Amino acid sequence: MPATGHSAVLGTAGSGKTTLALYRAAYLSEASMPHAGRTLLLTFNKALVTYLKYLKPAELRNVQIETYHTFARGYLNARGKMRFNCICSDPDERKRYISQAVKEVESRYKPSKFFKRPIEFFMDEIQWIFSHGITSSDEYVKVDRVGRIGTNLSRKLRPVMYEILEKYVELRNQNGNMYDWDDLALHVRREFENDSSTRMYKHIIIDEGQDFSPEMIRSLAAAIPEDGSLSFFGDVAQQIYGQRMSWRSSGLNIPQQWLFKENYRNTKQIAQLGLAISRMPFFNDIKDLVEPTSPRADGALPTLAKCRNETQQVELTLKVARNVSTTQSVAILVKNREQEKVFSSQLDAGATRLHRNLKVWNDGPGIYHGTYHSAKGLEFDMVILPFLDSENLPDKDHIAAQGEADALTHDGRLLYVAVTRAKTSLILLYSNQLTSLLPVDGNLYQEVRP
Ligand SMILES: Nc1ncnc2c1ncn2[C@@H]1O[C@H](COP(=O)(O)OP(=O)(O)OP(=O)(O)O)[C@@H](O)[C@H]1O
Repeated sequence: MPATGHSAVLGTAGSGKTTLALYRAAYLSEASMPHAGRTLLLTFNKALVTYLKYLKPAELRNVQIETYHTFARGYLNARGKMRFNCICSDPDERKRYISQAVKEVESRYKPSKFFKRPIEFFMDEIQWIFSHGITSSDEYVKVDRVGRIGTNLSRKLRPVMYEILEKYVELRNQNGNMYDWDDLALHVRREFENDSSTRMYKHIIIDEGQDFSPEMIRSLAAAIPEDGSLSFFGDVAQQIYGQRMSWRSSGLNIPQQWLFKENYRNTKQIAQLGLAISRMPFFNDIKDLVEPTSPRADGALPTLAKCRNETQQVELTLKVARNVSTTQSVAILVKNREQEKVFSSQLDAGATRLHRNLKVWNDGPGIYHGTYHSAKGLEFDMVILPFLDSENLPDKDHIAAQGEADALTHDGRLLYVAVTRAKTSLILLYSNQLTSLLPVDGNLYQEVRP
């Protein structure tokens, strides 16, 4: 891969993207090379940063590893544009501002069903507009609004939606919140475009790039010097943040792209289940999906356990995890915090919770627990996924806000991420009816009734 310009690596799960991103950082920052320069390796979630720092050899002094948001805050701060507490980081607070904005704009119009949509709809739409770097009502009216599946917004209503966005920004600013997590990138890009000083990093590498919004990627393209490089590593099947944004709309100039098809992580049987999920109808039409070639390592079929009830699911999960964790790494992964608490309250202090404040990575045997989101980019010998019931997945609140098709696509990818974290063993549990996110093909599982 060239040491200047933009490059992209698209790969399937477990194909070595993170590993190669780290090697690339070593290569680009190597002092004896003509292209050498300070290198920034960015990813989306904090647990992965901790893991990457654990993998990073001490000699890589010229490589900085952090999340996009840490970088964005640091840069705006260096430019005098970041005050204490000026990011609206509390989702409830953001929700309140947006609810108020909807009400205020509604009062200017005749009664309309549009204003009665769930608040999540408005929150998502504002996120989408920011993520695409749209800064005017005209631009928003003209843009091709891809991504929303079930609940389309007509062009006629877009100026009203944009008014809500402007009102939200006004309310937020009045309270001293100049940014939220979604429009931070827009401000970073603008700042870089007006910044003629020498760039801090010559090379930027993005891992888990499918979750970076187009505007984040654009801001990073503006952050490197002309003789620098921007490398994108991603797997579109694992996109779990944002709303099916395409990194391609960030306008990177990619003369050549590399495809990683070899899966080095999962056994053949686990990879087959991952592949079967990615071939389900809700994965249709994903551009840039890289299908894996089957891995060589053989293992057991994933276990599909039909329990009597949730209590049995929890007991079995804990029992297996405790037994296996004496010699292997075991992750218990669930949909949300609430479900996570069911397990964290029963696990001892030796278990590692996967979350944003995880400071140290302890490799080796033990129990890890967290949400699907928190396990992004990580891997474990065994993964246990309880609560795979149809009333839990796809998520009922998501269906209410965004429609069933959208919920299936969203949660289908989450499950794909969770399944592909397992190196050798995978245990799936449910008690009533199995979620429609999993393929029904009996050859993919060994089914048990504990
Ligand atoms: N060329 C290789 N040969 C053998 N093993 C490899 C190779 N590249 C990566 N691996 C191993 O395969 C596993 C998956 O690698 P890695 O985490 O980099 O994949 P990834 O593409 O980032 O996965 P994901 O997107 O699913 O998080 C790791 O255990 C890594 O050490």
